[in-house]
Amino acid sequence: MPVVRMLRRVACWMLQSPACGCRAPVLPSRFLGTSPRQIPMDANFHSTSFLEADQQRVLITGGLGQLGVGLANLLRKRFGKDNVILSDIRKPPEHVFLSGPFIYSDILDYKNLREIVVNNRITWLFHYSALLSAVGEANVSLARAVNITGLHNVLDVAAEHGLRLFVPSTIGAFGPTSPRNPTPDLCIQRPRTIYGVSKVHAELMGEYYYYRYGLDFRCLRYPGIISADSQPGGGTTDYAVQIFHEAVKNGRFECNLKPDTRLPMMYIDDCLRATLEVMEAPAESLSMRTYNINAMSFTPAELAQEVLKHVPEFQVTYSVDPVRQAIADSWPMNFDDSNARKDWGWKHDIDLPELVTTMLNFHGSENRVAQAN
Ligand SMILES: NC(=O)C1=CN([C@@H]2O[C@H](COP(=O)(O)OP(=O)(O)OC[C@H]3O[C@@H](n4cnc5c(N)ncnc54)[C@H](O)[C@@H]3O)[C@@H](O)[C@H]2O)C=CC1
Ligand SMILES: CC(=O)[C@H](N)C(=O)O
Repeated sequence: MPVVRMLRRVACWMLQSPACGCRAPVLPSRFLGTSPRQIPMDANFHSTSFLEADQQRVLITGGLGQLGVGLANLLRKRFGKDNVILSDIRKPPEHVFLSGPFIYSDILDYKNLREIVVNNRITWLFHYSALLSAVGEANVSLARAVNITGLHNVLDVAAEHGLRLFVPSTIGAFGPTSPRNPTPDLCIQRPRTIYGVSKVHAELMGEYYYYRYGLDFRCLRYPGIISADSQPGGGTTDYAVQIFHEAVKNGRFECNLKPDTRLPMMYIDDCLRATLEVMEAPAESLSMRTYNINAMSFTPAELAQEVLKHVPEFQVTYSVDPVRQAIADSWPMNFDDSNARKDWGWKHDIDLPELVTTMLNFHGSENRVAQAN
């Protein structure tokens, strides 16, 4: 076919696709390279039997942070302990090391990543490595490398080996010019942190690889995640985890955001369940490849008020961190996740009152054990 005619046809296909619709790759596969680094896609992926295809082999990158160990626990219940490999560049604590396969993986090392995927016959990859919003501002060049170059490596490996790839995005992918109350899936995204910029880049690159190479890319924009048995990694929403620990241990908490700073939040169990649900959703149910998910929205003052119902002597003071405050003031206050609810049946379980009782019960019993020892 003459080049001009072929280009005209390609342009037509691209224009036909709806702005957010992602039902099928836009370009017919005969026009496409098999992978961005021109390495043939893993042939075995196409010839796996039904049983094998159902038995996923999972890799989690950046798995020793706030969310990765919980995700591994959930996925190991679903796919079996030995089929879920946690990886990170840090040394795992003993209980994590003993709980299932762990491997060193630096996502900046492309060959190492490829070796792990090949040697372990990985089929699903959850890419959790990142520098979060506050630490990212403190170390922009590292955040740029980990969050952007690392993502490129992961996308290429996933495309080459036919993996299903999950990359989390965040409320931080929006900025001061986005509608903030509520923030829909599709709107202006001009974040002003390196973290946010890298996450918008991840959303767009993942969707581009979906259209261009047929990569099965799935992405959820998480709100601030609150967990009891893991520490946050240097974000703007960290206060909502630390407050519980301090309430039980000291009866007081110094908050680094203003009392009226409203942000979307979610309990970790809901977040991880959503992650597994979107990965298991039939492709035809996904009208988009990047979805907002939400559970609740509150301010530090509202959270403190709820804690006070259980810890009557609890005192909160405010010492505002200008970097975190500026970030929070540019982020969504309420998150519109109606598309996730409509397309693949997303539904959160935990609202603010249950969140507070769950967190206080965990820290209360942990404290009692510590005092008894
Ligand atoms: N925790 C939250 O509230 C939210 C998290 N997310 C996203 O979820 C994902 C997981 O978040 P968290 O567990 O909270 O993050 P975290 O900051 O607690 O953990 C990130 C992990 O990445 C690892 N890492 C850093 N450089 C690496 C490298 N070169 N190679 C491999 N690993 C490396 C770190 O050692 C760390 O264990 C991130 O992508 C984050 O952006 C999104 C929204 C909210
Ligand atoms: C909401 C996030 O992405 C993270 N917790 C952060 O505050 O940076």
